[in-house]
Amino acid sequence: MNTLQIKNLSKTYPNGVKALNGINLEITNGMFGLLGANGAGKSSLMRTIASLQEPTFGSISFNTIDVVQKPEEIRKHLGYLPQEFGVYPKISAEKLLNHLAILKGILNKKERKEQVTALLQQVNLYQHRKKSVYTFSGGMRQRFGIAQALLANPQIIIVDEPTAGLDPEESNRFLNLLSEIGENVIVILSTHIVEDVRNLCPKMAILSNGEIISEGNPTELVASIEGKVWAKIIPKRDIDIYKKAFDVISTKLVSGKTQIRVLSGKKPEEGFGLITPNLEDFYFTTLFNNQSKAS
Ligand SMILES: Nc1ncnc2c1ncn2[C@@H]1O[C@H](COP(=O)(O)OP(=O)(O)OP(=O)(O)O)[C@@H](O)[C@H]1O
Repeated sequence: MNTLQIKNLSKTYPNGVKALNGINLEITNGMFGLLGANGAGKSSLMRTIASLQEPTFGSISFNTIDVVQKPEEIRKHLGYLPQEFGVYPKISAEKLLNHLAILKGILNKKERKEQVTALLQQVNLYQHRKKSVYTFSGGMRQRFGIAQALLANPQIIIVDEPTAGLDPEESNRFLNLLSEIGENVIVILSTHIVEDVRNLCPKMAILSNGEIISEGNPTELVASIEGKVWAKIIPKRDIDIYKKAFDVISTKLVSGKTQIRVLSGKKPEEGFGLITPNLEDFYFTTLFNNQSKAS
């Protein structure tokens, strides 16, 4: 069993932005979902765990390795798929993966060839191996990204917003691949897509303004707001009135009509129906409670 232990982690950038503020987390094998809005600090946390930047304060250990003191040690065990891969050179997918395998330290030619072939097959790109990655679709690029992250059998894999920009089919295929991998290693999936976490992750945390504001098993977290979420279709112009009167956690269009969801221990007023909450309701409830606490 692998264990990643994060203690009191903070990161302030040179321009004064405090991106992480006292993060404590313990993550073991399996898929861990890190949910947060744009700017919450997800990439900052991923990059710090991946030893691409140093924290301002706090510690990270992976099994017995001190990640901050010995970044080269964690890199031997790490697979990382960043949000932006940057520019791809104009060489074939197979050659590029082979090159990345050398950089990862797989120096034996036969072993390297076997791994590159097996990974291209695993991510379903073997038939496209002679094509340049820059000609690939978004989904194919992400699958290539996972192949490179899996080189040298990593024990901890970090994927930062991997499904952004993918169509539903590509996204599905990518996430299935990820869940197959996630059984015997740590996989940290950072995303703002609640659905992805609900479908894949037995453990999750919500990050907001650089702080963990909730953590646990998605099903148990959702159960904690059971019986407290009410929905009503209202005229769009009345949204502000309802926001003043009730704890409105979300507003969305359902078949072209405005539906509000309200957090309440009892029926807020006539016309509200109790609904079975989902992870999105829990996410919005947590953000709502956190904002109310702050203001
Ligand atoms: N290198 C940097 N220098 C200065 N500020 C930064 C840097 N990287 C991120 N930030 C700031 O830190 C905060 C957290 O950003 P971060 O990219 O970690 O969030 P995120 O949750 O990954 O968001 P997104 O999904 O938009 O990438 C933001 O206010 C961002 O502007």
